[in-house]
Amino acid sequence: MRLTFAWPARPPSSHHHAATIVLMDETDLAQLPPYANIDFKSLAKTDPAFKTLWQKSSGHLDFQDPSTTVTLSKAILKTDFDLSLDVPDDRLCPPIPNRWNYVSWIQSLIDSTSPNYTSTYDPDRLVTGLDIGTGASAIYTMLCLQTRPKWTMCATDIDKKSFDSAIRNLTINGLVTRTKMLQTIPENPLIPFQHLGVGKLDFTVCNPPFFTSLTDMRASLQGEGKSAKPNAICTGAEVEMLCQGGDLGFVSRMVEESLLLREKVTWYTSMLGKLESAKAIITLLKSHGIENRAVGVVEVGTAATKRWVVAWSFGDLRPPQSVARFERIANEFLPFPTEYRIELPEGYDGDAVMVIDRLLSSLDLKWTWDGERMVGVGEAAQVVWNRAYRREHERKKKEAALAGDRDRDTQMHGQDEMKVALAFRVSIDKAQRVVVIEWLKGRDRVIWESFCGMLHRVFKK
Ligand SMILES: C[S@@+](CC[C@H](N)C(=O)[O-])C[C@H]1O[C@@H](n2cnc3c(N)ncnc32)[C@H](O)[C@@H]1O
Repeated sequence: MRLTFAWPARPPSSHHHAATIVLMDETDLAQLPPYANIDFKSLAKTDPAFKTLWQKSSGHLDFQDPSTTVTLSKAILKTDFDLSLDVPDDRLCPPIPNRWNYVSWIQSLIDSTSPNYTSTYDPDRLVTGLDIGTGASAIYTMLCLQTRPKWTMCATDIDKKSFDSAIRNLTINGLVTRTKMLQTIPENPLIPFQHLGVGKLDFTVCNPPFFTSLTDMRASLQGEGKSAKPNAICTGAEVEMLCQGGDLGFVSRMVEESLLLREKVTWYTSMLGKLESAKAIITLLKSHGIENRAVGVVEVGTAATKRWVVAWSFGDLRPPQSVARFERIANEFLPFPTEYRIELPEGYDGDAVMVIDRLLSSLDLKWTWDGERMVGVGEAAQVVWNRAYRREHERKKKEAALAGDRDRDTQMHGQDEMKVALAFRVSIDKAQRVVVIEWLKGRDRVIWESFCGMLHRVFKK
């Protein structure tokens, strides 16, 4: 039922054409692309309840009627994810495309920051997430678990009615055994490690209450300050929609907690209702010196409501630019680029592949090159490409050779326990005449920039 795809970075799966008629296999489900649109006509062909609604509406769905959202969400969940949904009338019924697009973004973030630098989905990787404020639908938990068989989740909520309903949804979908549920209280930490009984988390996912007061909420729902009125009715209860400080207050609390928890969570993420709130969170992160960040946007269709996602990490694995940087926001809010492209100069007739492989093999770093795919990955313990270091390295190599002492290999890459200051990927696109360098790991931006500069100079010559 997907018409087009928002991010061409991920190849469209066969699901693109077959979702509404063929049951998906595991691999398809694990890597569904985000929604760009909803194909109502196709959906009407596969879901009888939605078909009735669609026919009655003569192609103009009435989103002010709560039953429309419920029927649509149930139909999409069933058709695309083989999931059932049952939420009480007085609790939020989540729009699925928007929720899926956030989960899909998290998948890209997790997949692209794997400790073995694979940058693709690894079906064997064990991943644990925390869904903060899971709501009556447990929607994020369900989408994560249903699409990634090796993932497990923790899910919290303070509202008893939502909490019970979340358990019901997980149970009817056979996902409850892969979830640790915790009914919490507002005074507890948002990331309540003590009560969860887990040692580490790979990510958090959160759609916080957006508003500070009923007045604030009503104004926003009536479209104040927006060019168009929101086209869907909101069925949320006050506990779901309101909290002190709204989304900004909620996520600021997450930031404060993360300053103490640090690497106990690899990626802290949350949705934010307004760009202004996202910017305020980024400013807060910057003020604490947290510069391993990512910003995403969640939008479905051009006219629909936009939401922002901010992620941050105290770890040193760097997400690719396609995930980390949503270029349509001002430069000051974007994380530092993790990709550097070297256009081969006009008239360059050298063999870039050979030049790079030879150069990087000569340096004191770990370097593996896949000649067929023209991609290599390297790890360095420090700046090993400046003249002084190279000279010293050459001298030690000669000395070792003279002494004939093979065991006393002075090269860093002979040591297994090397502390990695920089990991990078270099790929060559011969057709486009470009060398692409990606920053995969490391805290020190100066080392990264120095490495890019060194390779750039090689080709400028
Ligand atoms: C906007 S709703 C989101 C529900 C669901 N995740 C979704 O996206 O549809 C926010 C949820 O956060 C819960 N909540 C509010 N404060 C919380 C807290 N301190 N800890 C955990 N959950 C909380 C609310 O009860 C509500 O279910």
